[in-house]
Amino acid sequence: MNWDHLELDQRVVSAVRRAKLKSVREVLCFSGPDLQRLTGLSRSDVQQLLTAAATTCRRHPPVSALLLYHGECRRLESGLRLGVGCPVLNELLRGGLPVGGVTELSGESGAGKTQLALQLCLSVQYPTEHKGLNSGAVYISTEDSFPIRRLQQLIREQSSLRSDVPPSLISSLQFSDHIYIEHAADLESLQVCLSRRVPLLLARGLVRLVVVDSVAALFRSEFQAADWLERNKQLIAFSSTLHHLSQEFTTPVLCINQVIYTFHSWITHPKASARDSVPLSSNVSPALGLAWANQVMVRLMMWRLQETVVRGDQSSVLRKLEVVFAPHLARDSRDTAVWREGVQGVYA
Ligand SMILES: Nc1ncnc2c1ncn2[C@@H]1O[C@H](COP(=O)(O)OP(=O)(O)OP(=O)(O)O)[C@@H](O)[C@H]1O
Repeated sequence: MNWDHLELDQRVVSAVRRAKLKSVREVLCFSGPDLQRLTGLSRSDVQQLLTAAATTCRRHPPVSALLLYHGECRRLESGLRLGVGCPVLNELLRGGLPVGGVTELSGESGAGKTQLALQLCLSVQYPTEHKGLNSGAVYISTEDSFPIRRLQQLIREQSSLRSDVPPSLISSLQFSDHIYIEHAADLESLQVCLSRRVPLLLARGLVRLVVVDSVAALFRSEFQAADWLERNKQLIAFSSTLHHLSQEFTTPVLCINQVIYTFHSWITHPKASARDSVPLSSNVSPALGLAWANQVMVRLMMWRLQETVVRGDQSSVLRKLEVVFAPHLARDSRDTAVWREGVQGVYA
């Protein structure tokens, strides 16, 4: 679909071309004021542009939207899921992560996102009757070193976590041989990894789960605030690569994201310095904004709560795993805890 499909003044079309906006769909990724800045058009011209773009997209749904509403929905209904390794959390997710689409898991530091991602790298290796996908996982680490010791501990503890699986099956699985660890310290190496090595692993059937831990790290570190346009373009290119991989290989993709805090109001004693101010209330939301959120099919969040739960000789900070949005799930949550053997829902 190009600009000729839009009923617009030639002047507006020329301004859009000068701004190097490549597709009608891309227009809808920007707010009105952003488009005004980009194109130099007036508010009413931009309004006209946005209305025309939205009308055209409704008449000619893009391939990804068609896939979402037909391909992905069919897959969602077909029920093929990757279980997370816990019945309580599987029930929350109606079986687990969908196999066609990008799932985002966001939350504050220490919430347990990496723990759940590691658990999925093991759970994918079980046969489908045990809610796995009978294959391995590729774990792309963009920030910290890969938590290999914790992974080994989770492997040792599998028989405690997966009491639903015969112990003989658990001991026959060579979990660590089927986890491919990739490090991508910058966007260029991430792109190389996603366009060359990951498709190869998927095509050979060696993996059926892609984890990116984390998306926010690279996009935050490589772009200054003024580079928002370039950042959004790269974000959309990155998420479309993930979508294609997920669709082509019927593979769940899990992206870990951080959160940002917005403080609404501050209390400051008249004689205190600015550093002594304390936030009165704060809002937590996933990093990377709308440009990224629009590309995600399922958004999950993990929260750290104030309480502690005890089980046998172990204690854990109580957490909550929440479904923020998903086409097939209601907004809901379950209390969870991180134990030696992994992440599990906590029965009320
Ligand atoms: N062996 C273990 N036994 C029990 N709990 C553990 C174990 N290892 C880690 N944890 C729990 O998991 C928490 C760390 O979780 P995780 O690394 O998944 O955080 P995260 O959400 O990925 O944070 P970040 O964004 O900083 O990477 C620890 O604070 C601890 O509570």
